[in-house]
Order: sequence, then structure tokens, then C-alpha cells
Amino acid sequence: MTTLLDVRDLKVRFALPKPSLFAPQPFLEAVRGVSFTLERGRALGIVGESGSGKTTAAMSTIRLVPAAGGEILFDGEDLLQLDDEAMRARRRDIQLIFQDPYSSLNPRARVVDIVREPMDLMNIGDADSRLARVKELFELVGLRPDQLNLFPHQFSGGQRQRISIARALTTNPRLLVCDEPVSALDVAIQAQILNLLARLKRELGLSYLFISHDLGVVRHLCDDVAVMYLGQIVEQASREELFDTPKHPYTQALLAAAPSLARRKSKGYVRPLKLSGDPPSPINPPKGCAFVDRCPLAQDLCRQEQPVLKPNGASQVACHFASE
Ligand SMILES: Nc1ncnc2c1ncn2[C@@H]1O[C@H](COP(=O)(O)OP(=O)(O)OP(=O)(O)O)[C@@H](O)[C@H]1O
Repeated sequence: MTTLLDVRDLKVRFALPKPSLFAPQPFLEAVRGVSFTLERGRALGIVGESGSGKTTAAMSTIRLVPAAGGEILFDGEDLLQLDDEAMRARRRDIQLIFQDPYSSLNPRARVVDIVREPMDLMNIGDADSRLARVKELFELVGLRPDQLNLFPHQFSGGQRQRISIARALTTNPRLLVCDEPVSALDVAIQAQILNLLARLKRELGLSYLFISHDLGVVRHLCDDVAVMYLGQIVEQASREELFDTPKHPYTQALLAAAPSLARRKSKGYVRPLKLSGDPPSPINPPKGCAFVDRCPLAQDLCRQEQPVLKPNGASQVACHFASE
């Protein structure tokens, strides 16, 4: 396996309005030292509750949100060190798919123009080759050639997501960042789009950074999974390892909340833990473990010392007392 993306100690913080002129600048710590690797041809799912920092981590990985620190090695080159022009050139390799295809597609443009636009903006090929590529991509994503001149409102939600995917593929990217790409779709349509993404990954050797709050969706598509909690990764493992033997009490609670995903066999013991309460505020986050107030394993050490990700079996887990 070769590594496409190697993110090290990524930090993102947002400046908040000052309560008064002379008060210190308050910050919201949205991503607090996140590290992960994504191998070529694989899909890494990032899961976690709303507000855990999934979107911010992914957007800062591709420099759509500025990072406050860290390294983002794409093919060995640190994206944070690139000037704007070099970064623009890199954008060909990295494309985005959003949750709501309708709001990301220009309602007044014909879909042929929508799909072609990235090639126009990046000056890829001539008019004929661009049109040929749009037709090819239409077929690849399961749209018909006679639909080329229609407008977005003439398509269903699932078809609109196919249009977004075709558009994202025009530049021959190597990495697709998918932010809740099927959350707005009916369950049956979700499966179709996930199957399409899985096929494209196989056929084109694409890598995905796949953000979702839905563990079922992640299990369908992703090879590896990172679980985020208050701006940090608390567990990272292969799909099998994560769903069969979840180790962090937060991962166990997430799985226990989705009984259809918990393993039938006793191999992975999933504590019947119910999550109550909310995560702490990302403004002045706690010094120790952020999960401590909701955790059945919590001890004094957890309040004093932040656990770091370390190997636990075949997984990486940030917990002082995680099950082995
Ligand atoms: N532009 C911003 N300014 C200030 N705070 C922000 C901004 N964008 C995000 N945040 C905060 O950063 C934290 C992480 O948000 P983020 O959207 O990355 O989480 P998420 O896990 O993707 O959640 P969701 O699934 O709801 O999108 C949250 O506390 C959010 O309120």
C-alpha cells in the first residue's frame, strides 16, 4: 500500500468575537491535533457526533479552512507549504462532494455545462474533448446522454448526486472528499450512490475521505474508520476491527446506539452504554480526556492527563483504560 495523504497533528481554531476590547482573544478549538493516513485506493471514514470537527478537519486537509498548525502531506508534499498557485494546480487531484447536491448545482445552468465547468476553469483540453469527457462521465455514473441538456431541477436527488460525482471526476482527481454525500437521500437511493462510489473507487483507484455521522453508511463503503470526539480522533482502525472489536468507550457507545451494527457474536463486546449529556465546549476544552464526564471507565487520571492515540491490538485508541 502506498500513502496518498498523511496528516500530522492538524489543528484548526476559529477566532470568536471578543467580549470587550481589552479581553483576550477567545478561540474555538475545532480540530485539536488530528493525525491520520489515507492509503491509495482506500476509503477512510470519519465519524462522530455533530460538532465533533469532522467537516472542519476534512476541509482544512484540503486547505478550504486555514489550519493553525500541523502537516498535510499529499503524495509526500506538504500542502500547507504550497503557495496559492501551486495549491490551485494541486486542486485537480482533490475534489469535493457535498451533502446537498441541489444547493451545490447552479439551478440555471444545463447539466452539461455544470459537469464541464471544472475543465473550463482549469483549462483542461479543448471544447470537443471536454464534451467527450462529459459524455463519458455521464455514462460512468449512470446518467443517459439524452439528459445532458436538462437543468438540475429535472433530476431526482440521487441523480443530482450522480451529476455532482461526474463533475468531481472531470479533473481526474485522486482524492474525493465526500461530506455526508448520501445523508439527504432516501435509504434505497443511498445504497445506489454508495455502490456507485464503491465501483468508482475500484475502477479508478480513487481514495476517499468520507465524512458521515451514520456508521451504517461508513461500514458500507469505508476500509478504515476514524472516530472523532471534540476535535480529536479517539479511535482509528480497519472497518472489521472497529465494528467487530470497538475499544474506546465512545466507539462502543456509538455502536450500542445502532444495534443493527453491533456484532451478533460475543467476539466484540459492546457495552450497553447509553450516551447521556453533551460533549464539553470546544471553547477552553478540558485538559484531560474530553469524554470523561460521559465515560463509564473514568478515573482521576482521565481528568488530569489527555490520553493519546496508541496501538491497542490492531487499532489505535486514545483512552487510558480502553479494553484490550
Ligand atoms: N466558521 C466557523 N466559525 C466558528 N466556529 C465554527 C466554524 N465552523 C465550525 N465551527 C465550530 O467548530 C466545531 C466543529 O464543527 P464541524 O462542522 O467541523 O463539526 P462536524 O463534526 O462536521 O459537525 P456536523 O456533522 O454538524 O457538520 C463546532 O463546534 C462548530 O460550531
